[in-house]
Amino acid sequence: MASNSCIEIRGLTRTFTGRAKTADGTRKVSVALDDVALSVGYGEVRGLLGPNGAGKTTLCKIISTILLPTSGEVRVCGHDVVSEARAVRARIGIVFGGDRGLYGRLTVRQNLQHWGALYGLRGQALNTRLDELIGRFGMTARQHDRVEGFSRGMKQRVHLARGLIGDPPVVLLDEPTDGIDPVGARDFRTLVEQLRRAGKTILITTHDMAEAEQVCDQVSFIDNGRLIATEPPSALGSLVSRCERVDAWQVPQQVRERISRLAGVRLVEELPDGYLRFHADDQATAGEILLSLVQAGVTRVRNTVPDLEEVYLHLIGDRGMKVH
Ligand SMILES: Nc1ncnc2c1ncn2[C@@H]1O[C@H](COP(=O)(O)OP(=O)(O)OP(=O)(O)O)[C@@H](O)[C@H]1O
Repeated sequence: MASNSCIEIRGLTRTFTGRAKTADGTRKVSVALDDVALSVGYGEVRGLLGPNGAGKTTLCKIISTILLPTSGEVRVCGHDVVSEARAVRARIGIVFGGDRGLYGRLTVRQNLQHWGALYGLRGQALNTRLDELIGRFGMTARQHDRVEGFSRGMKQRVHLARGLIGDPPVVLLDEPTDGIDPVGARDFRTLVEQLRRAGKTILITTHDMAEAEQVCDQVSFIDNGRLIATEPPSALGSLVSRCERVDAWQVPQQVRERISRLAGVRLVEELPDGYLRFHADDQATAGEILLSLVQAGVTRVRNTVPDLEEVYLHLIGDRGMKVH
């Protein structure tokens, strides 16, 4: 498979066979990934967005050689994840969220020493790298504390340091800000920018739409193991063909009722900022709404494009969505 992409995936399927037998004596097979094709360019920050159980973690595990594909082909920097797993591992740093992958009874420094050694770092080179990462993630004062007593945000810093220890060209971030506070989330976005400037290729899995919108060059949507769309965040609005909106300020009640009765008006919503939002089925209806508002003397009107959250809802439905 010749490719100029950093991560190249073709026809990837992964199934899991359950232990329990069904009534006819066969074992239940669940499809976690179903014929997935995905290309991520060198230096790109790609978001992988999907609800719980969509297949995001399974995909990350296959890319990072933790899990074997059932069928299909996955290459990282040109290397096959099955036949050239060592070469792939040397080029990838993986950051999981939560408690996965950390040794609670070891200190921050010991955890990182362990992972650094796995990347082939030894002696002074390892110590220098540890000092650098521990300082960078603000853990100097706590480097000799056991990880098990850490808050979620602190654990996340250890995860990030761990993922970057080998200075890999490819970084996989699986739910990196899950459960961390807004300051931690902001620091995370700064970190992604630094990594981007350093030329890293980054794949971020998340069900947090705001995060994906802010840091990614492109966002791929996955649901039920299938990749359903890939777009830059700015173009996602065009995916939603039936999503015209008109926002208006201080709309008299009778005007609101008249517009609500128009055939193409689907929904009228009160926004937190005091505007009233009219959802129309098409441009012609949006035009009619605008005309009615102007004729009624309502002048504070805005025509907005849907954000990532609405696109996500439109594509996937409201399963597993995290709303801010
Ligand atoms: N080891 C396993 N054995 C059986 N089924 C599994 C296993 N790992 C994952 N699955 C199934 O594969 C599907 C995809 O799971 P996966 O963890 O990849 O989703 P996800 O998008 O990462 O979800 P989440 O956002 O909840 O982490 C789910 O239906 C899950 O139950």
